Amino acid sequence: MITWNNLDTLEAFKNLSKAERVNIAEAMSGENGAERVKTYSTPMAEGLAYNYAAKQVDDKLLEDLQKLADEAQLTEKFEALYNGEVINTGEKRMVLHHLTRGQLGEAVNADGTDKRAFYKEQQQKIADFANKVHAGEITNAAGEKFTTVVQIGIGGSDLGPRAMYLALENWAKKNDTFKMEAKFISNVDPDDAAAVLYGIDVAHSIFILVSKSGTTLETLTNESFVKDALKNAGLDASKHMIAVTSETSPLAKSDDYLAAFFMDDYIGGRYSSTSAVGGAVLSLAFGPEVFERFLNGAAEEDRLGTEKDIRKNPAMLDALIGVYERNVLGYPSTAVLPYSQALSRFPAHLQQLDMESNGKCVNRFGERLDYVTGPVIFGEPGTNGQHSFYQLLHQGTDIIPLQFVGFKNNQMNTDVVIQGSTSQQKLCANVAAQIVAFACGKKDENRNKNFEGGRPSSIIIGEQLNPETLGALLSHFENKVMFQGFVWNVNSFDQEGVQLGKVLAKRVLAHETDGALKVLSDLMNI
Ligand SMILES: O=P(O)(O)OC[C@H]1O[C@H](O)[C@H](O)[C@@H](O)[C@@H]1O
Repeated sequence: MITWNNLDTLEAFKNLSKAERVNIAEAMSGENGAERVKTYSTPMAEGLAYNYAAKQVDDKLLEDLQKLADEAQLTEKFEALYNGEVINTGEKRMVLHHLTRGQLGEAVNADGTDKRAFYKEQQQKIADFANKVHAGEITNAAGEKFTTVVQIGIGGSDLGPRAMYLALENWAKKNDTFKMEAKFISNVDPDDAAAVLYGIDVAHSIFILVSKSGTTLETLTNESFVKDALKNAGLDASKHMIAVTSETSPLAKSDDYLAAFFMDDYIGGRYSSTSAVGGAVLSLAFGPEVFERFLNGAAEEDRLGTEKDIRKNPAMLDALIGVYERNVLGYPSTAVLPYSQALSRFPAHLQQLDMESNGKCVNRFGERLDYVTGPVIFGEPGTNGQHSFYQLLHQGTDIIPLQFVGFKNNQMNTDVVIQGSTSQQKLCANVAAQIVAFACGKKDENRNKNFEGGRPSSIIIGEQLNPETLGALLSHFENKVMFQGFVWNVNSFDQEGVQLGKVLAKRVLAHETDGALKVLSDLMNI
């Protein structure tokens, strides 16, 4: 029997608040530190590992976190979710993104079909379509092959797929699976669409219109923008466009598209990278086999999410440490710092995933919460971030927990030895150095040069960023956010907070404004 309780009513949380604080600077120094780095590590899927040695935890605190996980019924709630319970209470929907990559529990039936079979069917249809495009069986009107794919979408219909594409682009080139270049148009700023259209050969481009709802203003505007460009080039837009949407959306039955592929209301936009939303662009860009490998990595990581023991469940452990940092230690934000250029847009994707899911001040029953929930997420790839905002991370007045991601090997296998070390070694040396610098600090008489240390971090380490490890990484964060939502007792699967701005913008465009909105509209020349 599952009960949904606020965090501050749980006995385990009250105990956690009383727990003695761990001094990371001490814990990470000398032999103790060496031992912690070896033991405070939990295997993830696909050879990844979640290392939390530099977090403010010890064995006693881990026991307390386990009690919190048990009392909050985290694995039971996950089980209810993947078995098809209506977890998204705000929108009265099931939450089924895990089914796009595997079957963790019972069959889930809805809309007269088995949902795992439905997602597989869509994946297969996309695979068949992509194979035909690659083989030149589906071509432009002149019978020539498409060379470029352009995704038109915003929010979850852009950020995840774009981050995943960039993560695998160079890997695919190196491994001879690169099929088509992908571009993305998201912003309603006309310069976004114009710049993409300017840089491509439209006659050999296929456009994927991605919108779950089929009603998003930015996406529909950009669709018209692209159709105009195709028309101006003397091309038939319907021969250059496919759609990814839900079967109930206005786009689903349109003749304007060469083909349509479907997801459904049980997959939130920010959780849709493993559905047709990510599947179409990634299968066209890299081939369906690469997309399948990405799904397998996510499925393997999902299975670890069912473990009750937090030391065997990296997403749950990461989630609980995050809750401790937020609700007991009072840290306001979290930086995501991938030491991998290919993950350049991964922090932007996690921003939506985390902040749109858990940026809530009412619980799943609509009651005001008396504790803080989701942190502010930001990040940049290292080492670039080091030369930018790390000053504040090292010596600022706020303590900001850090989530590093690093790989032992690069993707391109191209490297140079400069001053006795390769660039990859320099990259890896920097992430190791940062973890210790943040944790241990450095005493200096000159206060300006003093590093207090005590700044917590964790790192996910892997051999190489490839389709499987990327899938595992994505699943880790999706499940972390889900577990935190369970602990905070919020509904992580709706996003009412984005509606008000949309309504007011419509009013501005219809010139139905007064007061401050009217003056602002005039100032912006609308
Ligand atoms: O895929 P769509 O229905 O076009 O939605 C695109 C995005 O817009 C909305 O405003 C939400 O904030 C996002 O969660 C969603 O991913």
